[in-house]
Amino acid sequence: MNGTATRARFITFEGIDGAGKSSQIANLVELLRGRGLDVDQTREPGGTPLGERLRELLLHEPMHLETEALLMFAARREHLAARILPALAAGRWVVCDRFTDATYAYQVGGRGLDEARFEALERWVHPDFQPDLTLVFDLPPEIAAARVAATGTAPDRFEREQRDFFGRVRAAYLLRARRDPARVRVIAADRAPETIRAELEAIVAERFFP
Ligand SMILES: Nc1ncnc2c1ncn2[C@@H]1O[C@H](COP(=O)(O)OP(=O)(O)O)[C@@H](O)[C@H]1O
Ligand SMILES: Cc1cn([C@H]2C[C@H](O)[C@@H](COP(=O)(O)OP(=O)(O)O)O2)c(=O)[nH]c1=O
Repeated sequence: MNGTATRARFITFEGIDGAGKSSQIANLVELLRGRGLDVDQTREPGGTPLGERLRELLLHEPMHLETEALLMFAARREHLAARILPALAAGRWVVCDRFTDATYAYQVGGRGLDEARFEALERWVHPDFQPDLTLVFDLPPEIAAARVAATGTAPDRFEREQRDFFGRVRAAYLLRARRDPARVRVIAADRAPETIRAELEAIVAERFFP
């Protein structure tokens, strides 16, 4: 089937910091564009001018955990309205580095935000909308931490968290995947980049270009 005949899809990447999402996102975008598809690559928090300003605050400014959750969803509301939904409506595929599963994993799992509050925000901001496919990059926190440390860049507010925090974030991602297996695929991220790339391509081909 010709890929351009398929409706535009929303694909998200998730995982703890250092899971290796960035280069695999680039691979997927290249793969989709190679099929002649129009692709918008974006990220959360961020993706819009306002969202990028909120990102700066979220990554560097200490705040209450509910403030953090509200700002994540505020940035997401703007991102959906200004970028994600218009792109999909215009037939552009959207590949996004993190979305609502990250709020579940980091704010609920990592920080202990009340799950009912999370659900209320999710229902408010996108009641009938979820990614078509979510790829969770799964690996032990100690391996991810070593990768982040090796980059030599200054850690942000999240990257400075301890291993037990990332253990909880990882467990929350896996729980979310178990609850919605049709949407969320877990990829073992402690393998060679080429192996991961091949699996990613197989998942996307099977799902969208059978
Ligand atoms: N499969 C892999 N094996 C080993 N190192 C990796 C792998 N994938 C990425 N890395 C390295 O780990 C670091 C973090 O990767 P990155 O893609 O930035 O993670 P993320 O975007 O998930 O935080 C980078 O230095 C990257 O080169
Ligand atoms: C979208 C989102 C991100 N985050 C956190 C996870 C990351 O630590 C951070 C930024 O994500 P990310 O862009 O993956 O960071 P980097 O480019 O440094 O790899 O924001 C949340 O805590 N909740 C959310 O809802």
